[in-house]
Amino acid sequence: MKKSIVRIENLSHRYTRDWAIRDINFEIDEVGVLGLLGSNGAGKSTTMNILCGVLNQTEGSVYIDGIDIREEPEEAKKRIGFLPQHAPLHLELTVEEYLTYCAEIRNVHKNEIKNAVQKVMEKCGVAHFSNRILRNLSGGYRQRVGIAQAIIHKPKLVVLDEPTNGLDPNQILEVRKLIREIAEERAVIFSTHILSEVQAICKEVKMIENGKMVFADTMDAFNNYIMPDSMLLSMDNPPSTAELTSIPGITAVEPVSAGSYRLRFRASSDLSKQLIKLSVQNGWELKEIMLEKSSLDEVFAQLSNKKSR
Ligand SMILES: Nc1ncnc2c1ncn2[C@@H]1O[C@H](COP(=O)(O)OP(=O)(O)OP(=O)(O)O)[C@@H](O)[C@H]1O
Repeated sequence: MKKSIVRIENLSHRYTRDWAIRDINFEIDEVGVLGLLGSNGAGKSTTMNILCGVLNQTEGSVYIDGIDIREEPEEAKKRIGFLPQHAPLHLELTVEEYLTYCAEIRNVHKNEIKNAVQKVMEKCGVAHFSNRILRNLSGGYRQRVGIAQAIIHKPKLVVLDEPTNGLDPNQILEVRKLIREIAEERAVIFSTHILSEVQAICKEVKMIENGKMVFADTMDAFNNYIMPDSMLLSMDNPPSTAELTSIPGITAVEPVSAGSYRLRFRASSDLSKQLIKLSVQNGWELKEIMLEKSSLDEVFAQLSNKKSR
């Protein structure tokens, strides 16, 4: 049976009157990347800050490696590395100085600090910048240093709050690769409001909307959820609506304009090939087939109206 490094039970928090998160429950496996997806203001940072012991929850419990973070915060925090949304970098220090400082405050043994800093700089691809002042690093490299400080004490759990925010496309790819590597030997949870981000990195996804968990399953299940279930079909010599409706797999046919229809179909059916064949056989003179995917906004909206699984 898989072991969990994090268990969150009935977690709720309110800053003022309204609930920022409400009744969140989940567990995280010991190894691998979990994506926490949600639009702006959904409650991702609130959840992560509580998970890392930075914020005290209003209700509910968080266990890290079986330890209640509220009852034994020091013990629990030893097992966590955290990169908050705004990385806590000391911009006047060099990369090496900063990571040495982080190793000290994370209680890395005095004799091991030099080695730990060197290793983490290599792992995060910043060793060649060891003497560079943080202020003079690009956003992508600063973020690597932010990730380095989160893993310097070899935590079992690494929490990254929107780690690719504000990076350019190349930097994003590099940081994603780094996250995948880090997750080979520990649990990583990272938040984002960008769907492609979780699709690129994660096997598991949890989605929060309006402070509630609206989806918790594998990435494959999520992808199935957003699979196209409609297509636009344009023909010069179209058949009747009744003929289209009678094709197995098609659930509805809506005329869009002359010769164009929107076909709704069951997600499992492979309809395109079949329609091309039928068009040739029956002389429909097919001009265009276009699959329509739900936009992420639609998925958010659909899931927001669903209850947590
Ligand atoms: N310090 C605070 N005081 C009052 N309300 C807050 C505070 N921090 C967050 N909130 C509110 O709590 C809700 C959840 O915010 P949170 O920052 O957790 O969302 P998020 O998913 O991380 O969004 P983003 O991606 O924009 O950071 C929002 O309605 C937000 O306005």
